[in-house]
Parts: sequence; structure tokens; C-alpha cells
Amino acid sequence: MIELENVSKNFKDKQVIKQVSLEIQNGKITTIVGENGAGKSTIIGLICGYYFLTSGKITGKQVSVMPDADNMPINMTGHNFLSFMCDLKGASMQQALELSAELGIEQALNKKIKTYSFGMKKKLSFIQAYVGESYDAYIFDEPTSGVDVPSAYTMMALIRKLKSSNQAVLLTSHNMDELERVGDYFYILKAGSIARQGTLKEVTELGLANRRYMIDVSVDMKEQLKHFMESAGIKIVSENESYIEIEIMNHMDISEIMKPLLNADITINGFWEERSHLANVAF
Ligand SMILES: Nc1ncnc2c1ncn2[C@@H]1O[C@H](COP(=O)(O)OP(=O)(O)OP(=O)(O)O)[C@@H](O)[C@H]1O
Repeated sequence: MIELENVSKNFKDKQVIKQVSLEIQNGKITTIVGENGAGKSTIIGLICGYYFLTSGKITGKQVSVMPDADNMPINMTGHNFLSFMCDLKGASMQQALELSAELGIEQALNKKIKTYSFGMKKKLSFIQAYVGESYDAYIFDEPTSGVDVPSAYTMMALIRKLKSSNQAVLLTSHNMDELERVGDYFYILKAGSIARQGTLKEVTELGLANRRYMIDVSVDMKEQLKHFMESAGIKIVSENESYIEIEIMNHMDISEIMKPLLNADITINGFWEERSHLANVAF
């Protein structure tokens, strides 16, 4: 677990991180979301001790990090680099080799890193960050940028494994779908400050007084469904060919509508709560 309390950072006279407080808890994937220049990498740099704090406090500093920047020893082979990192971290080379196979770079390990593609270097960097135990947190700064889709999925599955073994993980990415799939807790960073934080459900709430649900209904049953809702006093806020959107008061339990609806013999194909997407609230 790592905790930041009121952390600020100035570069010369420019304050780029402003009173940021956040927690990277064990057994959770914590994410920082924000546009280019919002301050994500600077926060990671502060946690890792690359930069001095201007003010505030950070508790827990044993981190294993996959940095965003490409700063690998390009004249080493991938194998030598991993072996060096495993020695340094007291980690298992066997695990590093297994991860190399999972990410499809095992054939390239005998070659020098300078011959690697961008994505291959990212994979190598991911592996060196992943191996080893007993860290306060594992930090992955944009691990999947420039990585092919299957490998990005593999990386996310591996990160989930860290979470399952009760490790603390901090993840940044510009891929909102990816973050929505794996993130447990979100910090939305805007110009160096936390603008919003919470679970996906919390940060993407529409902020309306009432909740809205979309119902996908077969076309021939739509009128019947509308009639059902109107008789139950439920407001229909929009509709199209095969969907209706209803609004219910926040204090109302949706099962009060669902139970009688299931008994009403109306074929429902789908039912979900309308929420904003992470991208809508983050930018
Ligand atoms: N070493 C530095 N000296 C001066 N300013 C810096 C330094 N590093 C970062 N900055 C500034 O701090 C701000 C935050 O940058 P940072 O790299 O943390 O953003 P980011 O959210 O990681 O962006 P990206 O999504 O592009 O990676 C930017 O305005 C950047 O110009």
C-alpha cells in the first residue's frame, strides 16, 4: 500500500502537481486517468523517488515500476537484461522466461535490445516490473501503449493476477476501455489536481437526481412495455425503434419494477443503467 498526502510538485516556478492525496491499496488496481500533461508520470516519478517532493508526504516507497519512458540498456540482450533485473530484485528468472513466452518475445531474448521493436521493448519493460515480490506497489505507466491487442489483453490478465494475490497496483493508460475493464478505483487528474475519484460506478454517475435505465424490447412488444411503465407511474424519457429509456427516482429500488415486469410476459432483450463513460468524465 502506498499513500500520498497533500503532495505538490513544482518544476521551477510552475506547480504541476497540486495537493494530491491518493491511496494505492492492496488487492486493488488503482488508476490515474488524465490528458497529456495532466501530471500522471510526475506523480509516478514522485512515488519512485525520481523527483523530490515540493510539499506533502508519501508513505510506502518500495515499488516495482514499468516507466513510460523508453530507457533500456539497448546494447544488452533481452535475456541479459532480464537476468540482471532478476538478480537485482531477487526475482525468479524462470518466471521472467515464462512471462516472455506468454508475451511472445522468448525467441528475441538472445538479441540485443536495440534490435527490438517499440512493442517488444514495452513487453520487456513490463516483465522486469512484474517479477519480484514484497513491494508496496507495482506501477505500470501506460504499459499497453504501442503493444498489439492480444498482448495488451495478456498484460491486463497478468496485472489482474497481481491483484488476486493481494498486491497493490497503480496503472495508467490512455485506453479508457482497458481501464474500465480492470480498474477498481479511479483518480481523475486535471491539470495536476484530483478532479474526481471513486469506483467506476461512482466516477461515471450521471449526476442526475434520478437514475435512467435503457430497456431493449422486441419491436412488437414496445407499446405493451410503454403501457406497463406508464401504468406503474414510470417516466419514459426517450425511445426509438426497439429501446425505451425510463427514469426512476434515486431512492426507488429497481427490483420493484423488474419483478412485475418479468411476470408481465413482455420479452425483454436487455436492461442496463445509463452511465457516462470514463472518457466523458476524464476529459
Ligand atoms: N522534468 C520536468 N521539468 C519541467 N516540467 C516538467 C518536467 N516533467 C514534466 N513536466 C511538466 O509537468 C506537467 C505534467 O507532465 P506529466 O509528464 O506528468 O504528464 P502526464 O499526465 O504523464 O502526460 P502524458 O499523458 O503525456 O504522459 C506537464 O506540464 C509537463 O510539461
